Amino acid sequence: MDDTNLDSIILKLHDADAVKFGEYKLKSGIMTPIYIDLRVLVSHPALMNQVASLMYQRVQEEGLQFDSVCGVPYTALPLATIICSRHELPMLIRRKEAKDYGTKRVVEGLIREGDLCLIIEDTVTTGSSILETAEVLYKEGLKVTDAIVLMDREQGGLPMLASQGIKLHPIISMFKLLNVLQQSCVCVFFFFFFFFFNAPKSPKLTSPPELTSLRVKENSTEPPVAKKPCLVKLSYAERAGLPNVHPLASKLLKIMEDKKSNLCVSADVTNCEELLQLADSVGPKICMLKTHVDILKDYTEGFSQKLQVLAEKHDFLIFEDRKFADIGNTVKQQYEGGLYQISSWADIVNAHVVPGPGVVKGLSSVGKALGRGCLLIAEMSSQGSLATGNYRQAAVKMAEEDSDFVFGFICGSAFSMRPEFIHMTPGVQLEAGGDVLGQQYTTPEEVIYNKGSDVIIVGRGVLEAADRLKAAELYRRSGWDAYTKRLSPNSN
Ligand SMILES: O=c1ccn([C@@H]2O[C@H](COP(=O)(O)O)[C@@H](O)[C@H]2O)c(=O)[nH]1
Repeated sequence: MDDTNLDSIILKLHDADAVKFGEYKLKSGIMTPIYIDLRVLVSHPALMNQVASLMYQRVQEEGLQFDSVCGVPYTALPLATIICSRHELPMLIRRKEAKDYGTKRVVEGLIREGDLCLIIEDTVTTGSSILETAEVLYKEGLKVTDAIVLMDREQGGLPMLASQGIKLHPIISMFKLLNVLQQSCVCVFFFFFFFFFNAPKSPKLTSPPELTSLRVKENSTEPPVAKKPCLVKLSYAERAGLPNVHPLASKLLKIMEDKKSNLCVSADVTNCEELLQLADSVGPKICMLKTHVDILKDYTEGFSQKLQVLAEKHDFLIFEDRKFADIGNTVKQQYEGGLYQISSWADIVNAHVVPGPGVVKGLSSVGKALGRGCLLIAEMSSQGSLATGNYRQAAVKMAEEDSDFVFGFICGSAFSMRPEFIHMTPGVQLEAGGDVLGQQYTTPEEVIYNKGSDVIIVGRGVLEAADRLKAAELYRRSGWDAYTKRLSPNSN
């Protein structure tokens, strides 16, 4: 299926008000912040035709064989009608209430015992409506093995129907819908994901979700960038407890909350003793220490062991900023072998996405079993960086595909809608500016509060200060204040 076509239909559904945000009760009793109302399609015939085409396209792609088609009443009835009329397929109509006069039939149309009927549905939550229709058809002697649905809310419908012998073929998942809307809209809060994916079966939504859906005008030349309101509204502690969070991300988020620090110091010094002294001194102020092990002129295995002891003592994670960027087989060897044996001591490494998913697979084949994690470089702080636009999207896709190993991004601002991913930003100093080699600096307030990132990575801001410990404390406080401001109910 053509993704652009699907994306454009999702946006049209949104414009037609078929995607509603608020507090709604579903047929199942589940409260939801997102309601899909495809009844509105009858007022948008062109869109209705497009949706019907999309559904039929899916029927063909799946090579489904059937003798008749039945739409689940009522919303899917016109869709089934369009499909059947266009492709001259026999249709059945299921009555919701049996007539108490005349034929008293509950299913209209030609029924032949043993015929296979394809079900068409507009939206699936638990799958109970499809099952009800299937049961009526079974009683008429028909068979049902497949159902095509436009929107799958991903709340258990697919496995439930599969357990009853019905294969569901969803066209748009809730995740896809929100992803497309997020890319097109100014903001769909991470918050939503928290409610939607982490409390899907909760019968009661305790607090209404916030949403700022300020759609960028169709012809606007402005990129759909998150404005100030689009910030992570969940605390680090809440995110640490999310069900899908990577264990290392959870550990980091807990450290951040406990130490009130979203500061990672970049220990870009060239001898081991200085690095260890730095780690011991700023250790209480940081959540993470970043290294470039290949700039150390006197590296020994003993050094990495001592660094691990300090990480334990001060409760911080070690991030080796190795920026792997080769084929899977090579990065695997670079990660576990060579002089540095990075996988044996670094909790976290990072990788460029330019080689494609193989780079993550190679690293993961070593690091996953060791409980390590990886960050993907979605953007860079250097002037003229080519990591822009679709590049960032490619990083998101790769991260989502290997989220048992990848748990975040190196980036300039938050963009992933999944609160379990952590965004980390280098190029941070107390004053915006840059260096002569193209580094660009942004302030902690800008990075954490305005851009929604989670961790500030600071090198020379600390290293070149007369008092490194004092500087680290300044950055810690600045980053933490920006975070608490972002969480405050008055912040927009
Ligand atoms: O886009 C990126 C990716 C990584 N870095 C690294 O962060 C530190 C920044 O050091 P400063 O002294 O604060 O400029 C450094 O180790 C880089 O390799 C980055 O700057 N930008």
